[in-house]
Amino acid sequence: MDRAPPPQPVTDRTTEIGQLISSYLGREKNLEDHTIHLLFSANRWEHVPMMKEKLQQGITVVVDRYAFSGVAFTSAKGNFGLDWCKQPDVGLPKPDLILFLQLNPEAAAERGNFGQERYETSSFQEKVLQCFYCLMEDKTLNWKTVDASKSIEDLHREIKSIAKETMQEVQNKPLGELWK
Ligand SMILES: Nc1ncnc2c1ncn2[C@@H]1O[C@H](COP(=O)(O)OP(=O)(O)OP(=O)(O)O)[C@@H](O)[C@H]1O
Ligand SMILES: Cc1cn([C@H]2C[C@H](O)[C@@H](COP(=O)(O)O)O2)c(=O)[nH]c1=O
Ligand SMILES: [Mg+2]
Repeated sequence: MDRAPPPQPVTDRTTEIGQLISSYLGREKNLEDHTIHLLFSANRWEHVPMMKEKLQQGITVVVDRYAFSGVAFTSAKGNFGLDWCKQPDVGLPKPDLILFLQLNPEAAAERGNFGQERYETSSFQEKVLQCFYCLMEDKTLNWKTVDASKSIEDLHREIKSIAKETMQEVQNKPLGELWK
């Protein structure tokens, strides 16, 4: 049977740090820009022991967003350099594959729930997109872009195929550290 392991989310809004992040995104709380950046990173680090344990057990860890969103969203604010943004996440488990689901900000805005949270404006999303393009210039990372305007079923098929191929390629490769 073809049984995929459950995805392991990383912006976990259930921890104490995650709850602070969630109230910031929901505009119930204002936090200074450096502070929220560091909280997002802390929310990743608090999951590293669990991620490493799973990886050591041979389980594939699928993360919805990661340090790249951290860098792209903070640097899109305009007053932060990419290098400063990366520093708190240096040393996190390095992904074998980074799938970028590309959808233009106008099409994204038409999808469910868009506009309710902080950052969900088309103008800010456009700036975030440009920051993602800068991050994709780093050829030490395995970025792959998929067209997210396809149907959910077609996207699922494509992502599954790329993921399977990557899992084959990296099965004997040691775990790396991000941006080191
Ligand atoms: N390929 C697709 N085609 C059509 N609708 C989609 C597709 N993928 C997701 N959706 C719908 O778009 C909405 C938002 O999707 P999703 O929950 O994945 O985004 P999100 O995680 O909220 O976005 P973001 O991470 O950018 O904040 C949901 O209603 C979902 O069902
Ligand atoms: C990981 C991460 C995320 N963000 C932003 C990106 C989104 O606007 C939200 C998370 O929303 P999701 O629908 O739950 O994915 O937060 C960020 O600014 N910094 C980060 O590190
Ligand atoms: Mg999402």
